[in-house]
Amino acid sequence: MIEGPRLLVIGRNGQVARALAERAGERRVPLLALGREECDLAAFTDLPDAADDFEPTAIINAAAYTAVDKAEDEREAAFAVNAAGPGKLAEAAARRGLPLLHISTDYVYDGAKPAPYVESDATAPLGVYGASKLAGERAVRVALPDALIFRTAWVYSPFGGNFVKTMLRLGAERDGLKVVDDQIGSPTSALDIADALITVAADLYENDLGNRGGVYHLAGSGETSWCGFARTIFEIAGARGGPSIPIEAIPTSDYPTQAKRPANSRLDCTKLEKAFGIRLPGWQASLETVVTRLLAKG
Ligand SMILES: NC(=O)C1=CN([C@@H]2O[C@H](COP(=O)(O)OP(=O)(O)OC[C@H]3O[C@@H](n4cnc5c(N)ncnc54)[C@H](OP(=O)(O)O)[C@@H]3O)[C@@H](O)[C@H]2O)C=CC1
Ligand SMILES: Cc1cn([C@H]2C[C@H](O)[C@@H](COP(=O)(O)OP(=O)(O)O[C@H]3O[C@@H](C)C(=O)[C@@H](O)[C@H]3O)O2)c(=O)[nH]c1=O
Ligand SMILES: [Mg+2]
Repeated sequence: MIEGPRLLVIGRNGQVARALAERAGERRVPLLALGREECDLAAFTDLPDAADDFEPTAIINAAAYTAVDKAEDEREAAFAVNAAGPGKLAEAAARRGLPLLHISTDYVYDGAKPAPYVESDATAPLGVYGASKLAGERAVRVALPDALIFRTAWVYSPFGGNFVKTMLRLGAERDGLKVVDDQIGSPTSALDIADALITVAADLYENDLGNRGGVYHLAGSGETSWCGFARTIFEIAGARGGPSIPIEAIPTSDYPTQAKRPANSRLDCTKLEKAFGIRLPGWQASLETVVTRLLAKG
């Protein structure tokens, strides 16, 4: 067997799961992804035998209930997948002595801080999705105090559903769009998340975790608003023969949604850089890669 990290991924069709499969393939890192049929987080008791047969060196949880508005009406489902399931998964990892890399969100914060968030800032989720993800962080840490929890934000990719794909679709259908300009954050490519998580798993294979367990921010470098994000998507798309439509900046009050979202989602990622030497690229550079791929797919 080739020496090196071997990744067991919970989730198979989601953005981060598919990005992990692609990047691990390119980096020649063996990876086994478990879909909902083999591993339903909402009814988790233990990992299937296939997971143990694979002999992973680390587990990555890339599955979650991510429908932010729907979660307001489906509190139980959101908590089952995002909180109870990850807690049970962390117990399974602890029984096997395996590191767990778990993904969380900027929506654990209320967004009232007038500066980028650091990991030690107080959490205060505005909605059910954020509350369920925060409960998941806690359940994971109770079962496995050394777990690594990565709070990311505004995830997009060539895969699954995301804001970039929504904008390109609407751009082909409409003459213009209104997008909120008073929610700011850091768009993050799932491909960059995947690369970072694989690098962390490789680090843990080579080196002791030491005192590096805990919560980390993992988001694209730089910041923008959803409106700025949308405008940049269409600048890139337009320059490559794709759709380009004008975006009108609006306040959140003009775009009512079921769940409240944080006005400030900026995440200071210094802690990750110090502990693991990882810093994600500027969000515009990664966005170009993804928009270019999406336009090529048609
Ligand atoms: N998307 C975003 O903007 C952000 C995401 N995050 C976090 O990043 C992580 C990855 O998100 P992302 O890849 O975007 O999510 P996606 O919504 O793209 O994918 C989520 C995956 O979870 C799977 N899933 C849902 N319910 C269950 C279940 N009961 N058992 C097993 N699998 C299940 C889904 O399976 P199926 O395909 O069968 O439905 C899907 O493949 C999550 O932890 C999320 O909370 C954090 C910040 C921003
Ligand atoms: C489609 C659209 C959205 N918006 C606004 C609504 C919202 O405030 C913002 C983004 O829309 P979305 O539906 O993509 O937002 P949302 O699903 O809340 O995205 C979040 O998903 C979860 C899973 C996370 O963890 C977060 O980090 C974040 O990425 O843009 C407009 O203003 N105009 C539009 O035409
Ligand atoms: Mg969404």
